[in-house]
Amino acid sequence: MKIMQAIVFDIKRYAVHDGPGIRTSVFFKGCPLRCVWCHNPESYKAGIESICRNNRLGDVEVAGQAEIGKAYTINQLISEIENDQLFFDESGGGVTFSGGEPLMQIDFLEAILKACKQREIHTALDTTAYAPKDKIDRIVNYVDLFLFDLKHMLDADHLKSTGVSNKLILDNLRYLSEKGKQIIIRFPMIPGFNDSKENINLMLDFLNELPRKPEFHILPYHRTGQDKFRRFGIESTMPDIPSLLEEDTEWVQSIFKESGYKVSVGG
Ligand SMILES: C[S@@+](CC[C@H](N)C(=O)[O-])C[C@H]1O[C@@H](n2cnc3c(N)ncnc32)[C@H](O)[C@@H]1O
Ligand code: SF4
Repeated sequence: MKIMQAIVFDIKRYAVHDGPGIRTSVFFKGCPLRCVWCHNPESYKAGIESICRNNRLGDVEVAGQAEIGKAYTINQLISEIENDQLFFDESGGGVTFSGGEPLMQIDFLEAILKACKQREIHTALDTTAYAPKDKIDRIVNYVDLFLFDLKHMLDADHLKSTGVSNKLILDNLRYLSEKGKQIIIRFPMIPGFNDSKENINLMLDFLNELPRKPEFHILPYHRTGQDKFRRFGIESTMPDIPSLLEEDTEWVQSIFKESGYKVSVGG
């Protein structure tokens, strides 16, 4: 029998912005979207990649080979996660599965979530939710918290800036809320793409209709992933505009706070 494996491109320990407490964040490789502002271009392709990587040594650019992604079995990944159990227990933390899009590796995701719940580890899923409902159904009972991205409410603009329609995403958001799941909405605020008053109001109207009020987190546009494009030899699509400051998001914060949302900035 073939042993199930996931392709993971990073594991970050002591994360504090990906859900409650101190967390271990596991980043799955592969994403069906191509957000122009994405800071994780190494997540795009599903398999392990061998790339020609450019490194700078002083003033000299040196080319070398590097691998993006590593295969993990369930046992290997669960033992990585269990190493941090003490931090989870003391801080009320747990594990966050992110990416890329973890739902792309649904068989493994379902199995690792089950393994975490058997060990009573708190689980969060950082997702685009761009997946058919049957995939959502397979994992929904093993996810304690959804970190759910809302990138654009207008379908044509969503398609233009991410490569996919938002219809499935919005349907899944409504579905999860109807199921009473705990949800944090993450709004990557990208100047010139989704920060119009119209989009903010549409987002508010949509969220107001949900049966369970989610928290609302604003992720201000940043360019920290910019150097990865050069290092991994991928053509950059990141907008050539300055990163946003927290104060630039204040007007959006006010709109949501006035409507009774718990709002935070930066995760
Ligand atoms: C890399 S993604 C992983 C989860 C999933 N792929 C998604 O986008 O929903 C983690 C978070 O970072 C956000 N993000 C990506 N690029 C960003 C950027 N340049 N500035 C601010 N937030 C960004 C995403 O919107 C998402 O909420
Ligand atoms: S969905 Fe997330 S990982 Fe995928 S391209 Fe968009 S920001 Fe990047």
